[in-house]
Parts: sequence; structure tokens; C-alpha cells
Amino acid sequence: MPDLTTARFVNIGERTNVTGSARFKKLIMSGDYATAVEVAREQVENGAQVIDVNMDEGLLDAELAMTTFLKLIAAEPDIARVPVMIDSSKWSVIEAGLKCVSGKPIVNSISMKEGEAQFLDQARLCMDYGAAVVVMAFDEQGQADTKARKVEICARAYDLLVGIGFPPEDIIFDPNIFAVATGIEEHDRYGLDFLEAVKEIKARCPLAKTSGGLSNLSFSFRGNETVRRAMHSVFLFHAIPAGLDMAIVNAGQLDVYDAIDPSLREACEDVILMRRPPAGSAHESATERLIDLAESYKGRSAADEKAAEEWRGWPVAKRLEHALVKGIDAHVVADTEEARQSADKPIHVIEGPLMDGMNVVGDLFGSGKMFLPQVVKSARVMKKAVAHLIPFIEAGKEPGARAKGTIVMATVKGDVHDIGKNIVGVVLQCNGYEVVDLGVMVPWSKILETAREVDADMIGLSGLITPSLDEMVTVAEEMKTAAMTLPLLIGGATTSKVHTALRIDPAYDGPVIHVLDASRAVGVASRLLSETQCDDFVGATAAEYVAVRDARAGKTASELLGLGEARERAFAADFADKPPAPAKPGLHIYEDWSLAELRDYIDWTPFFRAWELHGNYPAILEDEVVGESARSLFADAQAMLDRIVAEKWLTARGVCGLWPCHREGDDVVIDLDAGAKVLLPFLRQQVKKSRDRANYCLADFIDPAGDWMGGFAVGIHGLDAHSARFQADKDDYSDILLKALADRFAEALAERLHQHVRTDLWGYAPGEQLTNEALIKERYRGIRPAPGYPACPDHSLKPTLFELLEAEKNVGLELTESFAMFPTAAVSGFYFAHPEAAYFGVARIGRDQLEDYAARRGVDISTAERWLRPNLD
Ligand SMILES: C[S@@+](CC[C@H](N)C(=O)[O-])C[C@H]1O[C@@H](n2cnc3c(N)ncnc32)[C@H](O)[C@@H]1O
Repeated sequence: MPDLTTARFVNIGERTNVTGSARFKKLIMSGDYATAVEVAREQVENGAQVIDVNMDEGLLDAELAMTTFLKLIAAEPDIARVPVMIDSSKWSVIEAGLKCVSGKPIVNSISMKEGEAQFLDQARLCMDYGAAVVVMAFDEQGQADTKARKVEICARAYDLLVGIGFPPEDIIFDPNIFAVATGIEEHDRYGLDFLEAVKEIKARCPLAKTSGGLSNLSFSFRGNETVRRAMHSVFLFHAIPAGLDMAIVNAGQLDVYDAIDPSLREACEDVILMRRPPAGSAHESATERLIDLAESYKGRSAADEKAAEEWRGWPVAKRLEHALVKGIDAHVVADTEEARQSADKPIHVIEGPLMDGMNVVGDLFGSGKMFLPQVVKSARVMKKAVAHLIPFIEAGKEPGARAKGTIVMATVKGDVHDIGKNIVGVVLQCNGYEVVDLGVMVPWSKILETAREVDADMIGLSGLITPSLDEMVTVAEEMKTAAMTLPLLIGGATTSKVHTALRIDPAYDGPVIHVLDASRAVGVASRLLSETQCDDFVGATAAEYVAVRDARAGKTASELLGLGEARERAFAADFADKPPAPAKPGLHIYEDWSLAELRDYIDWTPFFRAWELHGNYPAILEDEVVGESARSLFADAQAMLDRIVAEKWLTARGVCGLWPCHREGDDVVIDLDAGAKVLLPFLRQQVKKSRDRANYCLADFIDPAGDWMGGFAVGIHGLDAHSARFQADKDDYSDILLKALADRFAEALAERLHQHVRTDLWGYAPGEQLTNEALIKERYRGIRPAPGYPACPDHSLKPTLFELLEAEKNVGLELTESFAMFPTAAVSGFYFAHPEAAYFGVARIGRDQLEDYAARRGVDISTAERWLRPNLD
């Protein structure tokens, strides 16, 4: 269903509205704000990305109720993460509300009902508060009911607002959703008119958004929840492709379009799209047909309604299990406390219901019915429960819960990447293991020392960049020297079974196990600690590694050409086509690239991969197996992005440079001002190829007679404060989510900056117009190879690149001794603009090139060997 889960659609919670919800009204009228706050929380849990708050009730001091409630929800991090829509027909209530909203507010609503002057006054005030505003399609003559009137009023309002400098992206038009199937013929067109109007308004008013109150649509089916839900889902199914950006809905009460009973779905569709029933049908009109059909659905709804609430009435152990499995942390402290009061000892709550619940999570995960993002959410619930119990356990001087085993984990020295390690840590913890996480850039001595101190059962190492592979070998060697015997687990993006077998396993006498991904970590740990399975497992793994080594030894390696011959087979670029001199050569620094803009450049597929959800975006959202998990993760990511952008959590900084250069052999020489030169030595493919295929080197794309190339470095700053906040709140889920999003922003800025270079700074493709999809597929002219990637695998080129860009001074990017960039969310690379420039992999090189390269780089052979290790094996 292309609705609540698609990229842009925002669903606005409607339950915190005294005019629409009898329950909420009762709570507010009786002054029970605590429970009223829970209503807001439930909505956010159910997926609302904005909550609409309305206190328009005659017997209520609406201003006071609005401000009291807004202040209360602002203090609840779970709720305050979504923006508030201040909804009132009284301007004084809106103004009062604006004063106590912390994030970006949305005013619902203003209109030209009382004329242009008042409309613009109110708009100016909203602008002062930085608020977005819902503009009703309402003018001096009344509410717009036809398509023509809707479009006309919105267009007029748009021109007026833009005329006073109101940001068009902060305008949200509500072109009025009215009830259909009322039996009155004039109402039959209402659904279709709305859909068509949305389309036109979006075309006529650039950047403006559209919204609507969905519940009006089905007003004539009050009391028949099944039919109402179906109508709402069907309506959204058509409205979103028409351009509807958001709607006020009860997010927990929408059906999946495909899951609606087909006859009901068709009847709803006929009504909404004003289609006639098939000729010969027993019904004259679509409305009549739906009314008849609706009869058969009456009465089913009450049970559905109850189901969502029902779990709160279950026994406490069952409630804890439910909260763990569903990842709902809203009631966990209260429930844990209730369980504690009836337990003999606080520790029994952990050993009993909490561990039982986590076992269910573990089983679901193990059997592929639950995926990492949900497990990490479950872990958050568990941590909150345990945090509540710890003071009681300590007060009673009881021993803590016995862990299944203790694992010391670290990202090795020189490397700063920790998303993968953190995910593994959380998964192990929620399966009952004690994890001692040493963080990033951890030297081998600290790892060994801690393992001894805590009497660890195993050590887990993680790393993302190729130099970390060597560092892992060092840790293994040191463990051997220290005569340790505990198992060593190896994980992270560049690690592999082959590398583990060839290099790490031989360096250590104890068991070495490569762990392919987080979902395997628990299985590996439990086998290693199992009295009955450990020996077999260790033996089988060791035998597997021996087999890998034997296979490698017996394999005839691909034949290499001598370096001279490979150079003769260089790629012959046609330099008649070389790029023009840049329009704006030299360095360009961007202190603070708009996050709102970068958001549209995000490539989502790698984001899901970071969470071990495999598949391409957007298809992954509809995937049969992981779709539900992907949708929920994506919704959380969108909600966090909203806050990152609105509250400016992060700063995207970048620098790029465009320099004159020329090629000398396999080097590119950058010709700086005043005769200064900087050498960029590149590597050439040496693997023997079929007759007509060249042996590439990046230098081949540069004209010896004179040419241009570029470089860039981008990084995302500001993560730490937020990460610390999440960690303090025991919220690994949000912490990992934030880091994964920061990585996305870094990649998005690399993409956006490259586009800016092509179309403007260098300007060799001024008219380029590509969709984000085409950008992700790199359907443009030119490449941006990154040091450490296959075409230029030597990470040690980064210091040269960083000096050219003055990256540390200009954008605050640093390099570790292993050439990892810090802050972690960062990307750097070179720009080549020749139309034939393409990515390739250098792959294996010969001793002759190693020696030649070491000489060109001015380093000794053993240093070059260390840098190029993966290309030498
Ligand atoms: C790793 S992806 C990153 C972009 C992706 N859309 C994302 O958001 O994660 C592609 C980038 O990796 C680098 N890259 C890919 N293949 C390469 C190769 N063979 N040699 C050098 N760099 C390469 C280039 O910088 C390229 O732009």
C-alpha cells in the first residue's frame, strides 16, 4: 500500500482532539492530564508523525488546557520527538499554544474567511514563530466545495503568502475532505474533487504541501469501523499518488489496501472515484451498493477497537513479554514495578518474566520472524526495565543476574566505526550475555588487559576499513604472546572468512571465528560457551579454515603481467574529449549545507543494509518477509530526520578543490600555484586480461599534456551530544539510528557536492538533470573514486588529499593513524571528469609494482606492503 509507509507521507494523529475523541475529551474535562498524555504517546507508538492537539470545547478554558497539555507532552521525549499541530478555531488559543511548543510547530489553521488582512496578519505571526501553517480552502464566500473553488482559493492564498515572504515549503493546504456516500447527489463528487484539486494545487503552488482531515470522508458510516477504515485506506491509496503529503488520521486504524476484502474495497473505490457500478448490478448507485455492503460489516469493529487496548489488561508477566516483543517502552517501568512488588526478590523479575520475554524475542529472531531493528527496540525496553530494578537489587545486596558469558568488544585501533559493533553488542546483551564494550580506537593492550580483568569468555573485534585487518592480526599475535586461549571473534564490513582463515587464525592458538553478521553472533557465542557443542564447533571451524588455506595454496593465482607490459596496455582515453577548464577552480568550502536539501539526496538502500535488512529501497518496504520491519524502521528514521532537520542536530560540512594537473606515467601531478607540485601515485591493474581489455590505472584518465582533476572531503558534525543523550537514556536503538542517518547525510552530501561540481563549479555538465534514482545509479559523467576503494585501494593517499583540501582546517576532518576519517560520518575522494572515466578494481598486483610504488611514494617496501596488503595476497 503506497500510503503511510512511503517516503514522504506524513500521518497526523487525531486522537488528542476533544472535538473528535470522546475519550480524550473526558480526560481533559476531568483534569486527568496524565492519562491524556498517554493518549498522545499511544498515537506516536502507533506511527503518528505529527500530533494534532485541539481543545475547542465550550466548557473548557481552551487556552489553559492547550498550554498545560503542550507543556506536559514537551517533557516526554517519546512524544516530543514528533511535531505538534496546534489546532483551534480560536486565534487566541493558537497564539497561546505557539508560546509553549519547543520544536517546529504547525498551526491548524488560518484562512481568508475574514479577508486578506487578517489572514496575512496571522501568517506573519506564524512566520515569527517559524511555524508551518495549514491554510484551509475557505474565503470570504465560504468553504470551497468544488475542485475549481479549492484550486482558486489555494492559488490566491499561495500568492499572497509568498508575496509577504512566507516560506512556500511551510504552507500546507487543506482543500477540505467532505463526507461522501451521504445519499445527497451533490456530495457524490466530493472525493474525486478533492483528489483532482490536490493534483492541481501541487502543480500550481511549488513546494507547498497538502493535507486533509480523513475522518470526515466516512462520516455517514459512523459506528461502522470496518467500513470507515476501508474508506480511509482506499482514499489514501489514491490521494498519495495525486500528491497528498499528509492527513489527519488515526494511524493505528488504517488497513493495508491489499488486505481489504476485495468487494468492500471495490465498493469504496466506486464511491470515492465516482465510478458507476457495473451495468446490470442490483444497485443503482455506488453509494447504495456501499450502504448495503456496510450492513454485513456492522458489529465487527468493537472487537478490533478493543484489541489494541486489550494487552494492557493482561497479567503483568504477559504484558512485559508483549512490551518486549513489540518494543513498546511506554509502560515498561510501571509494569516492571508492578512485577517487582509481587516478586520475592527484584532479581526474580529479571530472571523470570523479563528473560522469558527476551527468550521469545530471541526465538522469533532466530527463526527469521523478527529482524534486527525490532530486536534493538526490544533491547531498549529490556534495558529500561533492568535500570528500574538495579537500585532495588543493589539495596538488597543481592548478587546480580548471572550472565551466560562475558564478551569484551572493541573496534580496533585506528578505526572509528561502531554501528556494526553496537548492533552485535545489543543483540548479545538482550540474549543474556554481559558485554564490556570498549568503544572505538582501542589499542590491543587495552583489549587484553580488560579481558583479563573481567575474566572474559571471549573477545570480539570489529573494524570497517582495510588497515583494521592488520590491526586485528596484531591483536591475535599479542593474545598468542600472552598465552591466552579464549576465543577471538572477528566481524565488520571488510573482514571475511578468507582473511580470517589466511591471516588471523594462523596468528593465534585459541579459537578464531569469523562472524558474518549480527544475526549470527548469538549462535556463535552460545556454541562457544556450550559444554556439549563447543569442541565440535571450534573443531569444525578450524577445519574449515584449513580447507580455505589449502584451497588458496593449491589455486593457480590469476596470471599477472609484468608492470611494463601492463603499462603498455594502459587505457587510451581520447583527450579530444577531455573536460574544459573549471569555471571556478581552486578550493570551495561549505560550512553548513542544508540538511533539508540533503534529505532528498539520501540513498536508502545502504541504510537498510546497515540494519541487516537486505533488499533495495523502495521495494524493500513491500517485501514479504522484511517489509513490515523495514517500514517501521523507515518511519522511525523519518521521524528522527524531521527532528534532525528542524532542530538542527547536525552540521554538514564539505570542501572541494579543482586543480590543474598532468599525468606522468602512473602518477598524476597536481600543478599548484607558483610551481608547487603534489604527486598522486596510482596503482595499475596487472591481472592478465583478454586481448582487447585494457589494464586500467586512474592516471589513464588524465592528459599528460595538461588537464584538470579535483578532490573533496565531507563530514557530518554534532553527533556526540545527541548520542550521549540517547546512551544516558539507555536507548541504543535511537543511538544507532542517529549514527546510521549521519552516514546517510555524509553520502548524500558527497552526491550533492559532486552534482554541484559538475553543474556549476567545474561546470562541464551545466544542463544535467537527474532524478535521485539516477544519481544513486551514478548515471552522470565523471567519477569520484575514494581512497581505500578498489580503483585506489591505498588508504594512505588520504593525508595527501586532506592536505590539498586543508580538510582539517576547512571542515574539521581528521585522520587516525590507520587513515580512518573522524568524525566518523565522512566521505572523501578524487574527481575525474573525462567522459570515459570509470570505476574498476586494481585487484592483485605484482612485486614489481609494489617496489615501483614504494619508490614513487618515497616509503620503504615494508610500509608499502602494509598499505597494500589486500592487493598482494
Ligand atoms: C560506496 S557507494 C556510496 C554511494 C551510495 N549511494 C551511498 O549512499 O552509500 C559509491 C561510492 O564508492 C566509491 N567507489 C565505488 N566503487 C569504487 C571503485 N571501484 N574505486 C574507487 N571508488 C569507488 C565512489 O566514491 C562512489 O561514489
